[in-house]
Amino acid sequence: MKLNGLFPQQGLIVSCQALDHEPLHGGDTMAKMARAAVQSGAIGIRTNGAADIVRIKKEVDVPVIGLIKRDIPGSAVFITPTLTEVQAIVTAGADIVALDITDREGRLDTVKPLIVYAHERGVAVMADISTLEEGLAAEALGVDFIGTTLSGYTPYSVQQEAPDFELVRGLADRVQVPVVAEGRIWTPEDAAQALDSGASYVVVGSAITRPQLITARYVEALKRYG
Ligand SMILES: CC(=O)N[C@H](C=O)[C@@H](O)[C@H](O)[C@H](O)COP(=O)(O)O
Repeated sequence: MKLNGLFPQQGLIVSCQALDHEPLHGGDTMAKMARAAVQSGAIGIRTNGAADIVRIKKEVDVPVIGLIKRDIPGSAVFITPTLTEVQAIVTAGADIVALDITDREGRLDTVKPLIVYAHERGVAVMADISTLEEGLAAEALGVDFIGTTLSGYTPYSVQQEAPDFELVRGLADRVQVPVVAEGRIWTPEDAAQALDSGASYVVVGSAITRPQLITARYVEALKRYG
């Protein structure tokens, strides 16, 4: 099994994110989510924004994967798009920087300095990719983790409601760095299947930390009774 010293065992990483339009945004809500997750056995936390990275680092004693989502007009890349966000994530104290390493807008040719910046400061890098080819390119660029985060979120990747276990399997067969299964993992059984498919770690977000999406699934299931 491929492991990274930051996470010496396989396990669950909980994504605690609430963007500014989401009901749980702000204050110490995500830090409390993180505390609850770690209390029950999460081995790591993934979070968005410098403020939540700082709060969560104070709140829990597990590695934190930090990202900053930013919309840049005319660009589809939104997870840690530029060096400015990498700098802010490193300054906030994240252990791992997560960033988009997709084959869009010439990114595969321009992202290397972002990786180097993090590494020079002792911070690991997680590549958020959407296809096997992007995963192979990310490994060649020297990242420490490869996550399936963006499968289904680029127009050319597999579009499905289920997690992309096939991508997990393909990556696990081909790359030497740990594979992180992430995206649309809604049940404990999905999470176990992700590890069975060869992932070293599994990130679960919405199913644990976005009550508005959890509620919507229940409401949808009960619709015919309304
Ligand atoms: C595509 C995108 O923007 N993904 C973001 C990446 O950090 C988050 O909004 C997701 O919640 C995270 O990837 C976890 O996935 P899920 O919430 O499906 O368990």
